[in-house]
Amino acid sequence: MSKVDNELKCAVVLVNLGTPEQATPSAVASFLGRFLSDKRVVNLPRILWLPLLYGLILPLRSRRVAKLYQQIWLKGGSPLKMFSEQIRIKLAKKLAGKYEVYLAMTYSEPDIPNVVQQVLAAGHQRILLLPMYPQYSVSTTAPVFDSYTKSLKNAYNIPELRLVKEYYDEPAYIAALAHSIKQHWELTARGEVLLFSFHGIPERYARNGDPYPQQCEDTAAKVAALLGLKQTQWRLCYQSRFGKDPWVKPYTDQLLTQLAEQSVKSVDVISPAFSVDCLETIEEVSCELRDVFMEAGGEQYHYISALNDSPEQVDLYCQIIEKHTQGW
Ligand SMILES: C=CC1=C(C)c2cc3[nH]c(cc4nc(cc5[nH]c(cc1n2)c(C)c5CCC(=O)O)C(CCC(=O)O)=C4C)c(C)c3C=C
Ligand SMILES: [Fe+2]
Ligand SMILES: [Fe+2]
Repeated sequence: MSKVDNELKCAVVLVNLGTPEQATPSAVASFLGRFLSDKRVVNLPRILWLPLLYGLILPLRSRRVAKLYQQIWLKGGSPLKMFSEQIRIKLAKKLAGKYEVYLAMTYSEPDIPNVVQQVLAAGHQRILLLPMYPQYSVSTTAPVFDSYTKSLKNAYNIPELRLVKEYYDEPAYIAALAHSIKQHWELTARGEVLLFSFHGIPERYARNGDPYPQQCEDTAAKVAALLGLKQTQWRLCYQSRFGKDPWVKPYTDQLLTQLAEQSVKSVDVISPAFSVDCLETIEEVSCELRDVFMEAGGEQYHYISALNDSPEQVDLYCQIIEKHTQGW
């Protein structure tokens, strides 16, 4: 390798989904409009979907969902953005002098095209794109790649790219989840069943080749094995259904009801698809789904938080970065 090659500057770009700028109906509508109009996320014919989205879904849903965001909003903004930024800051500190660390969002600011422009302006010629999704899905990781390539459409000299497609089976990720569960069990009474509740996707996406459900199964089985759990002590399920199509099953709400009806009184719930806590975990998993379990006869429901900016998560990302930048 020549001296010049050795001196190529490398940027790490963390990418998360995006989130509203404010907990208001108009800010929520603007975020949901960007997100749900992406064909990778909702792949219905545009001529049918866009009038429905802009004419009916956004006006109704934004008002309702803004109220939910208001309940989880932090002083500095949306939890998803705050936790993601904390991870960026901690990584930047750890990797100072070696890599510069940026944070981009697929469907809100700072968006991928803006961050890529910043990265180029800073003279980086190597980019490690690190979507903060442990499991690959056509609806999350693929749009990161789309937006990245689109943002360089007019560039004459494109930087070298590496993409972390997934890290669902990375030993440090499995160990971090197991550690977080064990830590929870040291602090509170252990539930009879541990639920791995992943964000769902439409069944059709899985049939068309999205490997997401297999990767979720692999993550959950590996964590359960590391914890030494028997088959009866853990279950996998999917939450956050959207729309009328069937989504991958079992659905978390239905499974919680079934468990309660089978006289399971206590559960611990973890959501390993979310690298950081957000609306879907703080409101849906830890509140809405708790109500489902309690109303069906459950007595103790504990949500185990996402890895967020814990030392285990920061170490995990450091290891992923080291692994994927070898030879750079
Ligand atoms: C067709 C719709 C959706 C698919 C497919 C989907 C996949 C998917 N999403 C995440 C992660 C997150 N989703 C979040 C919110 C959210 N997701 C959808 C719809 C789909 N998601 C909607 C409509 C919303 C907004 C809330 C609502 O209106 O109900 C979030 C949280 C964002 C935040 O601001 O906190 C995350 C994170 C994954 C991992 C995934 C597929 C694997
Ligand atoms: Fe989602
Ligand atoms: Fe618990």
